[in-house]
Amino acid sequence: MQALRNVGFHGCAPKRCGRVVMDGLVTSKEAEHLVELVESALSYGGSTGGASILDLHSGAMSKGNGFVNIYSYLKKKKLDQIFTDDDFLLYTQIKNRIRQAIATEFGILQENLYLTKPTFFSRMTNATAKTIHDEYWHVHVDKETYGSFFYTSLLYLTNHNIDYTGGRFIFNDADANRTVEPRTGRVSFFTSGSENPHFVEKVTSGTRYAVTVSFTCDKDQAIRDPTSEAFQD
Ligand SMILES: O=C(O)CCC(=O)C(=O)O
Ligand SMILES: [Fe+2]
Repeated sequence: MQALRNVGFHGCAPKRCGRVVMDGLVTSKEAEHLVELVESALSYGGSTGGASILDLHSGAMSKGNGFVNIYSYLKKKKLDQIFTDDDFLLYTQIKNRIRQAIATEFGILQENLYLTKPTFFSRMTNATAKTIHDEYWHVHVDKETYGSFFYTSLLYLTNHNIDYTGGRFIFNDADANRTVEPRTGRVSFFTSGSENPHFVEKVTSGTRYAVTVSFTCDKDQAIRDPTSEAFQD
């Protein structure tokens, strides 16, 4: 593991390698609430192809073959904003639980872990890809793809083999592929460097919902928790 890349970020380098899968951090009810939130947003957009995202922080939401800002989109259409303070609060509470779990598992201080961008909801289906953004099945390293990530966490909102088929998460190790089976409320987290290349298997039927919640040790890359201020001027 390349823990050394975290040198300079005191108290944030992992004390040990690890990939952790946890059940019980997030309840099914909370996961359902988040599915409703993302579904209500994507009812105003959604990708034409198989992968849609919603980023509560930047407002970025897939629409057609591109992206819009959901906050300004709703405002322009003179529609009510759809997220409540409770939605934002739930998101932040869950983020804090995951951050605590990462800190404990990797032997670091949670004060040194900051939410970073992008952090987003995803919806994946077997619709034919229309743009590169729909192609979620490519092997990648999050730190290379997203820059600021030190720790990646994934919260699954629906169940593999119940709500959809395919769509498992796969670590692409040199000697073998290692699989995480998405289940409602399950959280998986790992360091974001080249020790953890991964991809999502193609969804073959149904709809897969997940949230990518990313953390950095670099205070300069920290983002604030999303609030309803996002849709005020
Ligand atoms: O949804 C998943 O299981 C993985 C998503 C992913 O690899 C990412 O957002 O970088
Ligand atoms: Fe990833």
